[in-house]
Amino acid sequence: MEDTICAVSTAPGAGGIAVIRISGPEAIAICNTIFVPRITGKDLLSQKAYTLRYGSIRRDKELIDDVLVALFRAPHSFTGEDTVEITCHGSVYIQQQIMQLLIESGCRSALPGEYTQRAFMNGKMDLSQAEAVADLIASTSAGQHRLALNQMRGGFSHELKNLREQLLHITSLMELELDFSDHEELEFADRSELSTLATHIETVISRLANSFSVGNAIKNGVPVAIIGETNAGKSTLLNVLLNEDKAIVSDIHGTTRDIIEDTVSLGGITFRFIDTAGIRETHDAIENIGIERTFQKLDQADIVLWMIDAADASLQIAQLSEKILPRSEGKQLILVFNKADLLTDRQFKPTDLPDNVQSIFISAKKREHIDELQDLLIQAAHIPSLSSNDVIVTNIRHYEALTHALDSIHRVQEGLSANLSGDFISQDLRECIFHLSDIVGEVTTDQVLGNIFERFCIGK
Ligand SMILES: Nc1nc2c(c(=O)[nH]1)N(C=O)[C@@H](CNc1ccc(C(=O)N[C@@H](CCC(=O)O)C(=O)O)cc1)CN2
Ligand SMILES: Nc1nc2c(ncn2[C@@H]2O[C@H](COP(=O)(O)OP(=O)(O)OP(=O)(O)O)[C@@H](O)[C@H]2O)c(=O)[nH]1
Ligand SMILES: [K+]
Ligand SMILES: [Mg+2]
Repeated sequence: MEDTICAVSTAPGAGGIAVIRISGPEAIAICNTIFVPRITGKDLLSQKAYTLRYGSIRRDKELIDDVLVALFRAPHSFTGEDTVEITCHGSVYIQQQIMQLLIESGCRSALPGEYTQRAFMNGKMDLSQAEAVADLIASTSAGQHRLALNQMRGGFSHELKNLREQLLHITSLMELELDFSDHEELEFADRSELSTLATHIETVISRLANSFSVGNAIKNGVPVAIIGETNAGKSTLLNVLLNEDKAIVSDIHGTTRDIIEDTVSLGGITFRFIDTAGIRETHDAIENIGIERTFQKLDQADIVLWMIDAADASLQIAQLSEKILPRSEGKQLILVFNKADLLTDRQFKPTDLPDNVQSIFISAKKREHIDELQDLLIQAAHIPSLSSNDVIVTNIRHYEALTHALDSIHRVQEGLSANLSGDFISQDLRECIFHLSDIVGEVTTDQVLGNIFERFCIGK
């Protein structure tokens, strides 16, 4: 028999009310031993599912708190088990007392993610949905929220189910043909029909795999590298964009050496701003390591903010163009002419720059034209507007499984066009199905499951 588990599901030490969740076969019986109903006779054993009961929690005769108790009966609960929720006052002392009473009466403290893991084990949701629960809790922007909610409600699962059904259909045709391989004239699986189906499946899997770059940008933030010469004002700009004194600013060249990054949401899009070490010739070994990292971050970024001291613009552009322009191909490059407050003549216009490069004059220190820079960033982020039923992959585990599935389906396509024997093709089809099944948790190892759920918070 499963253990009956208990945990405080609300944030520790915060709020006027706290919820303690108890789930498992003994949940109702155990809670019944510590709960005293307001009206005698109205104990938990007789309580209907989806109702609240008012009463108190007592240790022997001593009153601990006035509480409300909600009851769910298996299988109609989040976990699929009998579940009781005790809503008490938010005092940490009260919560500890109730937890202690529950444990003395036969519960055990829940592990991180154990409720969601049980929901998965009891078939309430598949693994991709369970993973979305953690994403939903962590979401801080409209985009993250939308994707996590879609996935939790089974958007991705539905798409994968369709794919697997189609793959199973082809596989069974293929394997039926193998069973009758003595009769060479029998070809149950029409090869051209199979290859049309395989093309369709390939299209869907590629679309899903390709959606990861958007999904990742939404979930982890669009990476924006802030680069340029020392003292251009990169760290000043980072602090302005984050609205926080995150990086040290000083008039000493080479102040920033390590990468400093954080996310902020602008116009519903999460941006990950990355402040870097200023680029200059130096003999300082540590600073040079920092500058190497600057170029790594430049390579990883989707958007590059090249900070230039406007008073020294021609020289700085001449000095760094060769290093920055080739590395920024395929990215959005924005030249940010900073310290415009010190400029008397703003007519300076850079020439000889590629067409896709935009430019803007700002004063990071005086916070001038920051709104316009933010608008440029939102445009440059190129996040396609998503409709509510678009399935977007945000999880690297899913992305990897899709990449493997794509490899398998490519082998199927090659096998079909090379007229390979059915048993080779059906093996690749089986592999493709295996990788898709991994996403929903049907063939997933305990170790992978453990890794996923241990990252959840306690009480979820
Ligand atoms: N108090 C409380 N609030 C909560 C949760 C919770 O566990 N407790 N949740 C925890 O994540 C979320 C809600 N998730 C839930 C999901 C399913 C069921 C449930 O009872 N499902 C039944 C009945 C479905 C129906 O009536 O259609 C079932 O699946 O059979 C309850 C909560 C968010 N808010
Ligand atoms: N007048 C003026 N000064 C600025 C502006 N932005 C930054 N500064 C000053 O320029 C100096 C360098 O700023 P930082 O933000 O440290 O420059 P950085 O590019 O991060 O420099 P490193 O980390 O050394 O590469 C500081 O004294 C800032 O106060 C601006 O818009 N106007
Ligand atoms: K500096
Ligand atoms: Mg700096």
